[in-house]
Amino acid sequence: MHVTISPSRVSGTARAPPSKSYTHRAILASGYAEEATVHDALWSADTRATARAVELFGGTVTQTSGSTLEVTGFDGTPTVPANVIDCDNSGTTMRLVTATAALADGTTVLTGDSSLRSRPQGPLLEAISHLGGEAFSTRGNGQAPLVVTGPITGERVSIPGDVSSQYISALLMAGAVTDDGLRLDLETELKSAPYVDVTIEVLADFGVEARATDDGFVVDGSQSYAPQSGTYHVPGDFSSISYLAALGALAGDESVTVRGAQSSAQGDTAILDILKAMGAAVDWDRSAGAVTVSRADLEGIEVSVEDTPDLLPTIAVLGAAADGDTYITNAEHVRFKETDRVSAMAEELGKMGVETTEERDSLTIHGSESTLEGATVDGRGDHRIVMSLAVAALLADGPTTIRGAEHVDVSFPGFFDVLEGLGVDLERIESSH
Ligand SMILES: O=C(O)C1=C[C@@H](OP(=O)(O)O)[C@@H](O)[C@H](O)C1
Ligand SMILES: C=C(OP(=O)(O)O)C(=O)O
Repeated sequence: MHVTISPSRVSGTARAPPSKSYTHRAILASGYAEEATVHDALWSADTRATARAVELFGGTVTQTSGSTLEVTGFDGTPTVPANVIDCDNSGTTMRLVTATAALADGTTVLTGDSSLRSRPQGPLLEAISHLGGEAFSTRGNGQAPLVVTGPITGERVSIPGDVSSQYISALLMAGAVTDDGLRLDLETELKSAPYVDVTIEVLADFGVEARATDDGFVVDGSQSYAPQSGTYHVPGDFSSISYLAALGALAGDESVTVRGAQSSAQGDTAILDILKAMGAAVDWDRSAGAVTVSRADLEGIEVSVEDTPDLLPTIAVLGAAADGDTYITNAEHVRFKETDRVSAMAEELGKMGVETTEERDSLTIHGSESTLEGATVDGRGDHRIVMSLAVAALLADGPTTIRGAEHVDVSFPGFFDVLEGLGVDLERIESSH
């Protein structure tokens, strides 16, 4: 599907979708448990991939209403899957589930779409091999397809922290049901650190303790997963909120209010401070879980995305509309996502008349030297590129067509309906590719 968006003003209230990161963990933690009910779950392309994996390990995941999932788990002991696990486009699924596979007494094969088969898995495979399992990439390049044979037995392993925090989340989740637990020593500084906090928070809600140490993280073994009173509630997704908040700051007629903005460990709540630093008026009523953002003239700032890689596309669009330069630093790990998002944003915004300077670990957006022109842009098969370009399109001087817009299904299935509800003038064009 392509979507053509005409410049529009927006106002009103929208509901944020549930957090993708929390939903993945809640589904898998329920899989590690005997059973659990997950409320307010995100049912999207990526979280369905985690649900399929839980089923292949011997559990069941049943959607009993739009956002309620009843899960029967494999109770700490995954069976050897009867089929290849297709993680589709989801890095979180592949990393979390690779570590689950390392607990099974046999061999699991994991694959994904062409984007996922180009993303780095080597450090996790090496960790599993070091812990007494066998794990390799069929092409020997650290990328899926992956073949993992368990069970792991070791207790201590070192791992880099600057490629993906998901390796650490994965090993902590699996480590809790090993006999002796796992101690993870970081070989480098940790990027995307708040996502490990999200993992530790979900584990705690399932009665499992994991903690930071001076050198990394540790989880004791022989623990059991069970959420309090058998249920778990997923908070709203702040990465998704970032697009709606940006809409309010850039194209708000009066203001945009986003509901479902509960407090949680998500690092991407930083979008609110970033908007404020750029000059927007932002009000976050935490008890109501509502964020209100009003339109303002924005100023460029310097911002590190070390902890918040998924915000880079949103910040790049804010920078395109701001006065002065927006300097996005510590961005190297943003190149290892569904696409190389540093290059993708530079190139796609470039088609709309935005001037940028790209370096290995930074992206500078020259807002003052940029105009936003209507253009045909490519969503790059990447949900965040599509959603951020949709925000940019509202400010352009004519219609913008985003190709491959259906990829929003990965994290925000109703994205274009929500935009229409806020007043965006858009047209969906079905296409075969
Ligand atoms: O654990 C998670 O839920 C995620 C961790 C981050 O990835 P990295 O840790 O690979 O940077 C983030 O980019 C991704 O969207 C979700
Ligand atoms: C990178 C992302 O997810 P994943 O790593 O799960 O593919 C994302 O949602 O931006």
